[in-house]
Amino acid sequence: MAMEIEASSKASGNSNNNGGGGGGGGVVPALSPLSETLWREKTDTEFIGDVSARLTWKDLTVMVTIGNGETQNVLEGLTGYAEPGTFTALMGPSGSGKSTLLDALSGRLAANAFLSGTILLNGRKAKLSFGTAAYVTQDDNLIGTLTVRETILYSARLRLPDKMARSDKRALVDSTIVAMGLQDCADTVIGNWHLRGISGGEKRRVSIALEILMRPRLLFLDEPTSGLDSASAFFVTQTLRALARDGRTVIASIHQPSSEVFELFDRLYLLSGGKTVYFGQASEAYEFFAQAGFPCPALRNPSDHFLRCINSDFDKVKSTLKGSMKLRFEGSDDPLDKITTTEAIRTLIDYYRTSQHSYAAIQKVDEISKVKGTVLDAGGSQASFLMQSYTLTKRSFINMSRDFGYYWLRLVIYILVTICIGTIYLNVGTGYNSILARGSCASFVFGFVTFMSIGGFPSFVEDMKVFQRERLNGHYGVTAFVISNTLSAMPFLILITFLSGTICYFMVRLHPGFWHYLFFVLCLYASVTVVESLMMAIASIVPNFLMGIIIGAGIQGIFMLVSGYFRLPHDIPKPVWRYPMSYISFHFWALQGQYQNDLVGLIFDNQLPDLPKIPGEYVLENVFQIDVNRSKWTDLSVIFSMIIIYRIIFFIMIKINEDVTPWVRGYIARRRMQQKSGTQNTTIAPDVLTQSPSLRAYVSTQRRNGTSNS
Ligand SMILES: Nc1ncnc2c1ncn2[C@@H]1O[C@H](COP(=O)(O)OP(=O)(O)OP(=O)(O)O)[C@@H](O)[C@H]1O
Repeated sequence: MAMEIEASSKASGNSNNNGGGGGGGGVVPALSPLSETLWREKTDTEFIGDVSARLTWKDLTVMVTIGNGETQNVLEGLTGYAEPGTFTALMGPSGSGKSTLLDALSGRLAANAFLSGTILLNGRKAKLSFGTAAYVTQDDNLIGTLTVRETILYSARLRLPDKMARSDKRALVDSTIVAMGLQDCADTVIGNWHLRGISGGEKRRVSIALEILMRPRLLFLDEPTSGLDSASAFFVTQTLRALARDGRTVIASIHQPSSEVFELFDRLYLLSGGKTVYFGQASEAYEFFAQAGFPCPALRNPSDHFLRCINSDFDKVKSTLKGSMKLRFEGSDDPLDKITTTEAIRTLIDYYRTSQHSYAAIQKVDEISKVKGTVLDAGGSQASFLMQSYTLTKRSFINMSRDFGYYWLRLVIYILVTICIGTIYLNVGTGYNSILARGSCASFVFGFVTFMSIGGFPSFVEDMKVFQRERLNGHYGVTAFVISNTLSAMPFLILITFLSGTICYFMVRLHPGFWHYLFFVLCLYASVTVVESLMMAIASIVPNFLMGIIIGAGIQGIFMLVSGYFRLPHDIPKPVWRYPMSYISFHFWALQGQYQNDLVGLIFDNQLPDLPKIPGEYVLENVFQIDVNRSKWTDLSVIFSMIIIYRIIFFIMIKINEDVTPWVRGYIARRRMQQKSGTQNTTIAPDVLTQSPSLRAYVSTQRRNGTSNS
């Protein structure tokens, strides 16, 4: 199957004919006309010779620091290469270092990991930072409410150049859908907790489709077949092989392949305990094991046999066996049952080191390294900032409108709760008792009703997961995300707060007049948006929905306490609680504003009919201790500025997580290591690679946190 697909003949015609960039207009070897246009737009580089990705790694060692400066070699002296047109499979038992090797090759090592050795892309030390090569992670972080076609289309709009015609983008998306065999489910939604969607295998293929959209020359995949049934795994692997056949370099870690899947591998890299057990043609591995003294028994799947030979956990299993089970092992003809797996691994590693396969690999690595080719930056985005922000806003708006749990459910609950408030405080009036009733009503609305907005946190955490994946692959920046999230949520928040605010205002009969009404609903809108922004800031620090909700609830509980209702403003203890806490609390500003909005100009009955009436201004100053010299509109603008402040905090926290945290972790790890060894360490941080946040570290944190709410 020819996998390099053109958007349309028009697009290819354009690109091919006027490809008069640096390369002199000729067709670049191994690049289709469409890819060439994309690259030329982006890189502004001279295309010299072949631009396919030839990746080599020599004496690659990765050391990690654990705990108090102890170090551990996760990979040791690995040498290998990956060529265009081939599909290289990394195999090995759990913990053998497959993902670490992928991370090292793609420049995504964790901050506490140090690398030595040489990694060259087309003979050059490539700076593989955000999105240079496409990387498909184990987790499918997709937006559940979008269809397959929409998912890929939005991704295309986020990354393809603005200049490219919409029809061309659409055609490119369609061709990618065909390439990944997703035609049958193209218009089916991905699925989430309440929407039945596509299967696990299809989700995997969508994740891969998103990464091949920009036609990368180099593709890394971390366990693309895990969790799939044998048919889906076969289909995914076959697609990867077809992508490779089209001139791409594909490297994937594969867990436990079936024999059909194994047959699709071109090269096999077998790892055990971070060392090479075998690197060579996948088809020759069978013979290699036989020559090393571990022939594959009849009726055993070769890949199972290889993994059986190099998985030292089998020793632990064997030692737990008793009685007849143990006898059965000892009586068998399999050489593996006679010796421990640890011994087998040692034999295989030694055998490989002196084998023809190892010499051939070293020779080939030297040969490839000498050829200097063009290094193309594969991932990233070529769309303008405006286009990214517009596309993200639209995508996010569609997601919010289709996900019942995002805002619709909240709208229903808000209306129900405000009807309850309305009936309890119905026509509150201006009697003596209504003074306190108005106070408690405002306190409840701006305390509890706004508090309910933390219910949107789980949906937001899901959004964050998609953001992290796209961000790490260089699809767009943090600013575009913050802007889009703010804009897309705005209509929903306006709808919720204006509807429920109106119900409450008219049922309770708060201070009559359009401006009083407007102030009340605007204040409610601003307060709910502050809660959303606060929760966003929390999500950037704690991406776990349960912990996030608990922390958010705790913070709001404290804010409520110092709002000036539960304890009057002048009575709040001054250190800490009054200054600064009450001024940080948005509840405080909301109540200050709303009390003025409601009471100024009203005249209340006194306790006894013959006593003089009480003016609202008197109540404000002497009962609620409100600062009447400050305009209620000033109070409102403070709440609006809090929205901006929290969004800025959110932005800064993401930046800190991306840039500062890995640097600090790396620094601490290095210091500890130096203190432990007492000398300058010989293993150096990579100068060939930029240490960028590890996708795997992110994914595993997500998994550990169990953030999914689906
Ligand atoms: N940044 C790190 N800090 C500490 N230990 C690490 C780090 N990265 C990897 N390791 C350790 O290195 C070993 C290899 O991990 P790696 O995830 O690469 O293995 P794997 O073969 O991909 O395993 P699996 O198939 O289970 O995903 C593991 O024991 C892991 O705990």
